[in-house]
Amino acid sequence: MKKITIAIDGFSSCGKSTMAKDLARKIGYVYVDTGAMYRAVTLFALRNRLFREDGSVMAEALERRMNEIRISFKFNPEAGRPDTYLNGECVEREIRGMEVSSHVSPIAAIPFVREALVAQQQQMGRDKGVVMDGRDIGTTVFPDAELKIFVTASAEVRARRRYDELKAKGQPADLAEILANVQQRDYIDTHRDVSPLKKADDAIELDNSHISIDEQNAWLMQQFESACRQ
Ligand SMILES: Nc1ncnc2c1ncn2[C@@H]1O[C@H](COP(=O)(O)OP(=O)(O)OP(=O)(O)O)[C@@H](O)[C@H]1O
Ligand SMILES: Nc1ccn([C@@H]2O[C@H](COP(=O)(O)O)[C@@H](O)[C@H]2O)c(=O)n1
Repeated sequence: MKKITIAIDGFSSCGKSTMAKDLARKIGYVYVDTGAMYRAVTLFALRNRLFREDGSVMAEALERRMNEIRISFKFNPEAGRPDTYLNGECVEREIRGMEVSSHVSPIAAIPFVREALVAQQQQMGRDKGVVMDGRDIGTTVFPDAELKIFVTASAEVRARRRYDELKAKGQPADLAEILANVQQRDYIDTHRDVSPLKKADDAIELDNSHISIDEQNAWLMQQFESACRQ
């Protein structure tokens, strides 16, 4: 069967990767978590002290060092998803923590960062057969994707899900802090100049505030089957 490109965009913590990963596994496509790439650049900047006290980025210094950043993915069979590597080191756990989450959106708003990561993402999806999730996949990375999904849910629902996930993993979590982070990232992501988060005109919208993971996975599979018939 002819392979297609599937773009899944939406707000932070709304379930994009949960549904993207499940579909990719079932249909044998490659899954790419583009948020992990912005998170890896953020971790590099944190480790190299490229943030000022006020949280702004030392953009010129980061630009000079972009060629020191190599991001790769390796499938982790236990987790059932690819782990993210920064310069050969698995950073999967570190990039999901609150420190990276609270610094990532200013990094993702920098034009040269987006240019570099978008080029890598386009390369990863050049042969199609890819399910890619992020904020600008259907608008900028693959504007010609055959299937585009835009996922939404209320900020309160998304924060609660992330809180439950961290608690289940035995990690420290503060619901108010998570909600504030989700709202702050939504604001920066939708208001930046370059590739702001927005629904592509031809994307299908899913509000999953009140549907289960199984229901959304089944819904996505139907959308995939329908896109393949066209
Ligand atoms: N329909 C749903 N009902 C309940 N929980 C859900 C649903 N979809 C996803 N979740 C849970 O919500 C949390 C966030 O999901 P996920 O990590 O897939 O979001 P995301 O959009 O990829 O987040 P990010 O923007 O950080 O990459 C996870 O704990 C996941 O299990
Ligand atoms: N295509 C993308 C993907 C992500 N971002 C930015 O990275 C942050 C982290 O992404 P998660 O999917 O892991 O939540 C996100 O808040 C965006 O700032 C992006 O700009 N474009």
